[in-house]
Parts: sequence; C-alpha cells; structure tokens
Amino acid sequence: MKMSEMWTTMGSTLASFMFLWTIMRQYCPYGVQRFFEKCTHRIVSYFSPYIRISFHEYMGDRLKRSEAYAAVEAYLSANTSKSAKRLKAEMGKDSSNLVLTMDEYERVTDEYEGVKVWWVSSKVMSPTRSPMSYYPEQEKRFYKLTFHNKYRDIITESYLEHVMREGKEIRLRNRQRKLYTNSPGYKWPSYKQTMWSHIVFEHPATFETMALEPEKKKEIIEDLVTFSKSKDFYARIGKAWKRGYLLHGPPGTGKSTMIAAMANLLAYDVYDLELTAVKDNTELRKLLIETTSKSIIVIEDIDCSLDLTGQRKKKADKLSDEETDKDVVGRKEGKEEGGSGSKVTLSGLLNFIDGIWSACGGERLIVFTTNYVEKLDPALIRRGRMDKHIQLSYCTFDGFKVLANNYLKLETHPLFLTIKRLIGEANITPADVAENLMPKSPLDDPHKCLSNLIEALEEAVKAEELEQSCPIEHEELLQQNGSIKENGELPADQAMNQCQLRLCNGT
Ligand SMILES: Nc1ncnc2c1ncn2[C@@H]1O[C@H](COP(=O)(O)OP(=O)(O)OP(=O)(O)O)[C@@H](O)[C@H]1O
Repeated sequence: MKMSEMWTTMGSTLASFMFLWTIMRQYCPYGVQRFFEKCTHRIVSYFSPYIRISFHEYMGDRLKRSEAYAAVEAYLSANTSKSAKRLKAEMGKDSSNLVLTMDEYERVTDEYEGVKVWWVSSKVMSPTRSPMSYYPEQEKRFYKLTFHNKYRDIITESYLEHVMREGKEIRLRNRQRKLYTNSPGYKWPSYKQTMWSHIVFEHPATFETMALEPEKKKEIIEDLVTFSKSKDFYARIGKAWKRGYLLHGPPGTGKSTMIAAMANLLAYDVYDLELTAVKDNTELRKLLIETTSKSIIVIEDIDCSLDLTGQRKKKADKLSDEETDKDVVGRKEGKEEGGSGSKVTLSGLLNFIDGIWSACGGERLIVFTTNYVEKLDPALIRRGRMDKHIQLSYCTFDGFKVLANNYLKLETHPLFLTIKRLIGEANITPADVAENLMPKSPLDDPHKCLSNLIEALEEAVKAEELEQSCPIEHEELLQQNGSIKENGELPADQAMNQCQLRLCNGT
C-alpha cells in the first residue's frame, strides 16, 4: 500500500470514529457513555505504568468540603503557582493581596526526593442535581496526582503526608481568623446549622504593644508557645490538649487586650461565650461541641455570669448535677434574678471545662476574666482547670514606656523622670495612661500629652493620699455617690469634696 493511501485510510477511519463518538455523545444515554469511558480507562490503565490518585472537592452529599482537597489546593497554590501557565486569582485574607491558584485543566510538575509527579486540576459536570444541593448544577472539581508505579511506596507513604502537612500549615497561615459569639436573645432559625455567629477577627493588639512588665510578658508568651507545640506531650501524658487561663485585675488593666494578643500570637479563632445567653447545660455542651480547634473560648466577667459568690461550702468538684441544677445561675449584674433565663450550673460549667466533650478537637484555650477573683468558687479556678492565673494590675513605669512608644513614638523624654516618680505612687490603669497619652488635637505634641498624664497622675496620687488619711469609709462613700468610676474609685476632686464635707460635718 502506498503512503498516500495509508494516510487516506487512517484519515477516514479517524473521521468515522469521531463521527460515531459525536453521535454517541449526543444520543447515547449518560449511563452508557459512562460505561464506555470506564472501560476505556480500565484498558488504558491496565497497560499504563502510571498510577493516579484523585482528590475530590466534595464527597457524598456535598455538604462538607474535603479537607484533603483543600490541603492539596493550598499546597499547589504555594508550590506550583510559579510554574503553572494558567492561574486563577482570588482576593487574599485581608483583601489587599491576590492569591494565585492553578486554573482548571492546568497541569504542573512537582518533585519530591528526586521523584517527579504531575498534578492536574480538573472538573466534571454531573447531569443530575442532588435535592440536598443548593448549587445550580453539580460541578465536581478534583485534583489528579499521577506518578510512576515504581515510586508507589515513597508517594503513598511520605509524599502525600508531606503535601497534607504543608497544605494544612499554609491554610492555617492564610486563613481569615474569626470572632464568634452566641448572641444573647437571638433565636437560631431551625435551618441554621450553627449556634455561633461570627465576624472577621481583626484586633491589632499584640504582646509587643501591651503595657506589661517584660518578664511577665516573656513568661506568658513562652507558656502559650509551649502549649501550642505540645500536642505529643499532651497525648503522652493522657491529658486533653487544652489549657485554662484566668485573667484577673481591675477594669482597664488589659484583660480583653491580652486575649486579643493571645489570639494574634497563636493565630487562633476567638469564641466569646456569653454565658447569660445560654439556656442550660445542654445548650452549653452543644456550643462547646461546635467550637473548632486552634481557638480561645472566652467567658468574660465570669463572676457576673455565674452565681459563685461564696455561699457554696462544698467542693464543687463533688457536686452532682441534681444538686447544682437547683442553683440559679447566669445573672449579669443589674439583671433581675432569673431575668436572663439561663439555667447553666456550676457543674455544667465544670463539665464544659474538663468534661469528656471538652477533650474533642483539642488545641483550645479556655480563658476566664474577672475583676473580683476572690468572689469565685475555688473549685472553678483550681490548677488543672484554670492552669495559669495572670494578675493584671495598675500601670508600672515599664508599662508606661511601652505605651509612650506606642502612642507618641517616644523612648525617652525629660518628663519621664517625673512620671517614673509619680506612677510608683499612683494607682492608675494602663487604660487611663493610654487615654492621657492620646493627642486630643492636632496641636498636641508629645510634651503636651506627657504633661496631661502628669496632671492625671498627680490627681491620682492626691486621691490615694486622701483615701489613706481621711477616716471616712471609702466603700460607703462610693455607694452614696452616683458618679463613681467604673473601677470603684472616686475621681480625686469629688473624693476631696466629699471628704471635706464630712470633716466639716464632723461625721
Ligand atoms: N496592659 C495594657 N496594654 C496596652 N493597652 C492597654 C492595657 N490595658 C488597657 N489598655 C488599653 O485600655 C483599653 C481597655 O482595656 P481592656 O478592655 O483590655 O481592659 P479590661 O481589663 O479588659 O477591662 P474590663 O475589666 O473593664 O473589661 C484597651 O482598649 C487598651 O487600649
């Protein structure tokens, strides 16, 4: 047969094949098409020395995105975006940078310990639509990994583990962190799957910007970092991977700020649990189950949320549910008894902290804050539950220097000496120092801001001296005066007037 005849025969065979294929695709039922495709694949893979592994975006009913797919996506986006020729661009977590990932049907090569592998991103359209799905049509995306059969062991035993580990780390680094809350009084619609609502967590606080003694700061950071790296240690000693922190101190000393700094340091989500909005222990447990790992569960002002004001003589550990369920709890200050309708009990809360459900998921911090640590039931805050107690107190000179640097970009100034002397004598919170350092007008220079602070410090010292020298009962005075400060202190000038009045009256 001549060459030209051979080409003609091959051309017409190919044309007939294409024609038949088109007819088949158009008229053949989908099931038959799939059957032919499967047969062809089987024949090809029987003779091929290559192995393929698929990672599908959704498994089963499409309700949950596959973790493996997400990890592969992150891994490929970081490792192959330089070699891929067609890329997809999406906004990154802070909407300021673009994240590039492989576009559909793109193929890239990766190398691991000298072994070459190929990744292809692909998708298939499913003609049927699941009644459970809210997607307009079933678009099934997947990544396909191809490698030579002789590297089967190395790929399945170590390369895939490497991809998953790196992918998860990249996802964690790039994820948008969230601040969750169980809004009080909010009725969750039955279709809503979660009891938490969330917003993006973007608090700028860090340990560097916190006014705290350097040694204390270092100790807390080390404790947190050690905890976050101790997965194996906790597993070895048979303890759930979680840690309790109790932050206590007067208002404005930085308890909430420290929680934000902790979350930023460890890149954790924050669950702000409003205990008074929780109906009962069952609901508390449900909320706990929904929290994810790498998170901080916060209960602020725990003394106001639970009635733990010292009537309890028994060790709370030993209390049974029957006993404690009778206790009315969940009362915020100012609310009428039972007004919040919460029936969370101490035993419910203890179960929340160290019951069997709290171990699920792991890598969680539970943080309680209070202004009155002495009011809390010792059982609630004993070591093992609240492992680390951190007292936040009035501003020291070290704390002031951090704030001066934050607010005024000052490391030193002639007025620092006066401030150092006064701050040792006055009880002033970091919040008050920060407020005084804040420029109040565009004309306020650092000197003016420091002078404002000196004035405030002198006033605080005066109030301090007054409190010590004046025989009136400070508490009583505060109760009588409607304009007391939130932290229970009277502004110096008012205290002076009250004191003088009393002295004049001879009371
Ligand atoms: N230690 C601190 N370092 C830096 N800033 C602080 C510190 N403490 C307080 N501040 C400033 O004061 C403001 C109030 O502080 P924060 O809400 O953290 O205090 P708190 O102890 O949680 O008060 P409360 O008990 O009333 O909730 C913060 O926004 C922050 O600007």
